[in-house]
Amino acid sequence: MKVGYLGPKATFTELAVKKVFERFEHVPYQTIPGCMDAVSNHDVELAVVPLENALEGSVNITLDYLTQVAELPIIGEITIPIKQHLMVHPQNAESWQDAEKIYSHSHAIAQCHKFLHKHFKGVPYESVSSTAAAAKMIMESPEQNAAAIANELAAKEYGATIVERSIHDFDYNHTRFIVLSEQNIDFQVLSGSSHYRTTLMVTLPSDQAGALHQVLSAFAWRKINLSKIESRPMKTGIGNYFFIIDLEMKLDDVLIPGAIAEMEALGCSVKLLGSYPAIMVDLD
Ligand SMILES: O=C(O)C(=O)C[C@]1(C(=O)O)C=C[C@@H](O)C=C1
Repeated sequence: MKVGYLGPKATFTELAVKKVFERFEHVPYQTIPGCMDAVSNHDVELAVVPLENALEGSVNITLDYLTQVAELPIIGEITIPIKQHLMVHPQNAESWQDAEKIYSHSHAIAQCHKFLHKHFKGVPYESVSSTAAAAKMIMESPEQNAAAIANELAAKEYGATIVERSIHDFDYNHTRFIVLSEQNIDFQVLSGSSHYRTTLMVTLPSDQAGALHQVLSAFAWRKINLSKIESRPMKTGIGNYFFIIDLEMKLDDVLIPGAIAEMEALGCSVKLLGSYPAIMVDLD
């Protein structure tokens, strides 16, 4: 079985893939939409993409491409700890404090803002497609004294020297990845997790006073625990938003279908994005 992931080799996404899909073939894609297209085009059976970071919040491209273009079912979730390190070409190891540019994924840069402000005030940073792509880039141009923010595996894979470890601003730094597939693959068997989450996409009727309150009531009185609610623009006009709602339970026959029916009766449109086992793994 082939698993697509945000590449190149040694991204955090690959770390998550290696933990859970060790036995399968891993196929890197340069972008998150590229990973999802690979599932839709049947080039891979599964794809793993980042969804949410504890410090920086949602990965918007994942949410938007999933809800508005790819429409693939979420079949699982993997959460891993994230440790960001600063690395340079070995040739620049002595002069890393004079780095003239910092490269990384936008989420990784955001996770290290305090560090960058303290040590590299005024130094420009540039976001690239992934942390591993940044590590690879600085190794290809040693003449530019540039640094990358990436993980330990990327330093090893591309031969960079880590000059500062754990530069993320808060200790609790975890990222949630989702597993997407159109096939009937049992992620519960693969992951061994019995903790389930259900994700819904809810679009409210336009201009209806109290609509969001009524939606939340449909969950509240059924005592369905929500772990996340987030709005994203529908991209049809200012003020037009839909909601992504995570429920801390498995899709059942009564409570969630009841809540969905109630929301639909209120004029909402509701789409089930997935009801899936969620696993938290350690990397050590
Ligand atoms: O660039 C990587 O290594 C990724 O796997 C992407 C990504 C993200 O999109 O949030 C994954 C985990 C970290 O939060 C930083 C970057």
